[in-house]
This record gives sequence, structure tokens and C-alpha cells, in this order.
Amino acid sequence: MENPITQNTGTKPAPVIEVRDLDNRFGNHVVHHNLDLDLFKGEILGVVGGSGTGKSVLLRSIVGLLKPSQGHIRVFGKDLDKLGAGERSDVEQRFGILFQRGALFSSLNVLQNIALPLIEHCGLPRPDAEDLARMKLALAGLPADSALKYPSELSGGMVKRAALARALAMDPEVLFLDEPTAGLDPIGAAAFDRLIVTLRDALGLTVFLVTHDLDTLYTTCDRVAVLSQKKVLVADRIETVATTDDPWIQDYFQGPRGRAASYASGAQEKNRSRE
Ligand SMILES: Nc1ncnc2c1ncn2[C@@H]1O[C@H](COP(=O)(O)OP(=O)(O)OP(=O)(O)O)[C@@H](O)[C@H]1O
Repeated sequence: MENPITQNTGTKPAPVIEVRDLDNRFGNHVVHHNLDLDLFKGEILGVVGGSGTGKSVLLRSIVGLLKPSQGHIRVFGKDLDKLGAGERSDVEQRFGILFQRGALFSSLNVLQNIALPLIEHCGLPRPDAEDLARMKLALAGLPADSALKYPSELSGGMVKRAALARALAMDPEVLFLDEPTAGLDPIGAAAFDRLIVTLRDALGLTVFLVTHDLDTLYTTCDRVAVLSQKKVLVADRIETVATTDDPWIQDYFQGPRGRAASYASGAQEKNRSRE
């Protein structure tokens, strides 16, 4: 896997997203304080942390769904809070978002769900939007006959893929994924992980991936950012993160599941190099 961040080229690609001194609080509850994070073009960044550390709140702040209490978020070189409505909408169209539970409209079939942003935001006529939607459906690995199914008729894995197809509808540059493999069986989760890497490579996407899934972290991510103590404690290659001296990190990465995922990814690398 090409790694745009850690390749020893001497130059780092420009960050597409820069978060500086971010504070988020709800009443007296401080979720983030002085949080800094960069997302570099072309990378898959995994964002992990204990439950309630603010991974989803961070995602929502970056995509503009939540106004931060304080701090700066620059996207594509522009300050999010200084954008007018038109510029903000332009920026938002460069994002694709897969929410935790898919967030498909239950009254629309899969094709209509995917076509909707193309009709609403791009003003495409319905037949053109549905033609494009069929292509996105295929990109997300769904069979053509799933197009006319309603969300309630889909398996959990198919809901995720349909939601991914919708996130890809507008040809985004940055894809935000909130726990994409949650609730999937291990085979479905591994297939989804491979799909994310394939799409990143084929479409040149940058990916912000919130997950608890250690296998996903080891098999897909170029870097991993750990949220702890209201900030990003460390953001680096997983081998470096896993050996960081912090109690939560040690429990997470060096516990039985962390060691199994690390071992499995090492075994996979060896198998690949023998092929
Ligand atoms: N709109 C809101 N109003 C009040 N509190 C909120 C709101 N949104 C999030 N929170 C609180 O912010 C904290 C962080 O929530 P968030 O959903 O980002 O956690 P998370 O790290 O994604 O957790 P998990 O891994 O369990 O999904 C939680 O304590 C949550 O209750």
C-alpha cells in the first residue's frame, strides 16, 4: 500500500484538513480542549479512542455539522468559520460522509437514496442522476439488483455499502467514515476494509476513519490518531502509536485483541511478500 505520509520523500503533502486548538464543550462537559490534528492528502487516517472521547464530535466539527466552542478548522486551505454560505456549500460538496448507522432514507429505494444528492445539489435530471447512481452502486460493490430494494430489505453489510455509494455520489475528495465495520461479521468487515483501500487507491481519496476495529486499523490505515485526555494524544504510524507509553493505548493495542490484530496483519504481509 502506498503511504503518502510516511514515504521517505522528504516532503509531506499539504494537509487537506488542519485542526488547531479545538475546544468542544456541551454545558460543563468538555469533550475537546486544545486539540490539534492534520489530515494529509491521500492518506487513510484512523481515529480511535475510548467511548465518549469525542471521535464523532470531532468528525461533526470538521464537516461543519457542529460549531466548535473554540479553535480553528481549515479545510482545503480555508478557515471553515470564515466561509459564506455559498463557499461552505462548495466545500461540503467535496466531502462524502458515511454515518454510523448508514442514515439512508427508509422511504426511498437504494437507487433513489444514492441519486438524491445528485438531484438536490447538482440539479441533475432524475434519469441522469440514476444512471450515475448505478455506477456508484457498482463502485461500492453492490449487485445491480439491489438498486430497487428498500433499506429494510438489505443486510447490515449491504446498508453500509449503499451508504458508501451515497457518500461517493458527488465524487468527494475526502471521505469521512464513522465506524463503517461496526455490526458487520468478520468476513464482511474484512471485505469492507479492502474496499476502502481499493477506492482510496483508485479514486485518490483522502479518508478520515473513526473506528474501534483493530483489524481495520492494521489493514487499512496509514496513520492512527488516538483521542484521549480531550486531545489527540498521538498521531503516527500504527507501529509507533502501539508502543506509545499511555495506559489506554497499552490496554488497547497490547491486549489480546490488539496483539491478535497486529499478528494477523504481520502474517498477511509475509504471505503477500511470498506471493
Ligand atoms: N449534541 C450533544 N449534546 C450534548 N452532549 C453531546 C452531544 N454530542 C455528543 N455529546 C457528548 O460528547 C461526548 C463525545 O461523544 P462522541 O459521540 O463524539 O463520542 P465517541 O468517541 O464517538 O464515542 P463512541 O466510541 O461511543 O461512539 C459524549 O460524552 C457525548 O455524550
